[in-house]
Amino acid sequence: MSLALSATVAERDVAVELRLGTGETLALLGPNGAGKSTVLGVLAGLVRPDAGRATLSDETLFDLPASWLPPHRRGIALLAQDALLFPHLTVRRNVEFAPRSAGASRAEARAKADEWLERTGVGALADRRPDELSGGQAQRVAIARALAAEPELILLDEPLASLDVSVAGELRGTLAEVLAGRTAVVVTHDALDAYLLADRVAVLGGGRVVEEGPARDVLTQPRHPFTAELTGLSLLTGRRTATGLVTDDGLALDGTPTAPLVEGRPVTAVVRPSTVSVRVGVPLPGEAGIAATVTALEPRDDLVRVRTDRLTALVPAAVVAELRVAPGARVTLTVPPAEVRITPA
Ligand SMILES: Nc1ncnc2c1ncn2[C@@H]1O[C@H](COP(=O)(O)OP(=O)(O)OP(=O)(O)O)[C@@H](O)[C@H]1O
Repeated sequence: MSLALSATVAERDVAVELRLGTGETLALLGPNGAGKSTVLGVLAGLVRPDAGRATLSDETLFDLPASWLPPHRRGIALLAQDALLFPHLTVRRNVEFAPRSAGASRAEARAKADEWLERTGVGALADRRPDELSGGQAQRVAIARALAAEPELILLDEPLASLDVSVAGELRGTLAEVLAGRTAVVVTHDALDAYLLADRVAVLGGGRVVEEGPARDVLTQPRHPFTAELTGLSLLTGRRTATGLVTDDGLALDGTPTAPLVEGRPVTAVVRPSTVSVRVGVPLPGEAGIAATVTALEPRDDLVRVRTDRLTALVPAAVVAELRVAPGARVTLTVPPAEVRITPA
């Protein structure tokens, strides 16, 4: 389902144009107040623009002032930051709700609900009520409910924002699986989400699209300062090994693949700087650390971005002061294998 949107919401100073191909996922990035939620609201039919037009495949969602499809007739599912499950219904009934509303029989709706609960990893929780679920489990159920409606377009508003890091990491993997091949728009503040979930990235600033393109290009060669700030991700390229990857110049790093990848295949490791720790000196014999040389120190509030010829680390300023690292210093970097995401190159 290809999507084309052009909309102006004058009161919020938002004026955007976006396009998305069939089966593609678009990540919408941008600082607070940039207009991301407004764009989702316009697509979902919850915010009426002053002017504009949107089409989803050959369906016109709106063409103002003449036409405006109400939310329930758009074939669009919106997944909010909080799961917003019906509290009085079991998990299974929550998920059955969408196919039932679309006219499916009870048996069909149940089969569909069970299938989606399995795919999102919460099949065993079908008979529980929402208040018996953790935040991550509830969000999985919400994803199952959104997808059981078989939407032509799925909108996700910071789906991982309210979860703690380890739960968010697991759910990110599930989302990557279920969004593959689906037309989706994901609002996120997190470059890693954009990198792992999206085919394309649009960066919003002040209600306008300031940068747009294939995710890899936008994230690795950012042109707008906000994108650069946001995407301080470190990337290493190399070949898949049994436990991680090895770079062309022989650095071996353990990591976690985002999908099964055969050994020897060209891969990229994506590392978030906040997960990298730094110590002065070269690795000790048998130590799994990475030998690196500091190339720059960039203070940011009470943190310092320690750039090296290998990975970038984001560490508290007090730690840098204690380590007394300076450009040219030889350091050892360590990063937990779970934080080294290995993706196809
Ligand atoms: N209900 C509303 N009525 C009027 N103005 C609004 C409303 N909601 C948001 N705005 C304004 O519209 C602009 C865009 O806000 P929006 O919520 O779309 O940004 P966002 O990028 O989603 O931000 P955040 O990351 O903080 O959620 C902001 O100037 C905001 O103050």
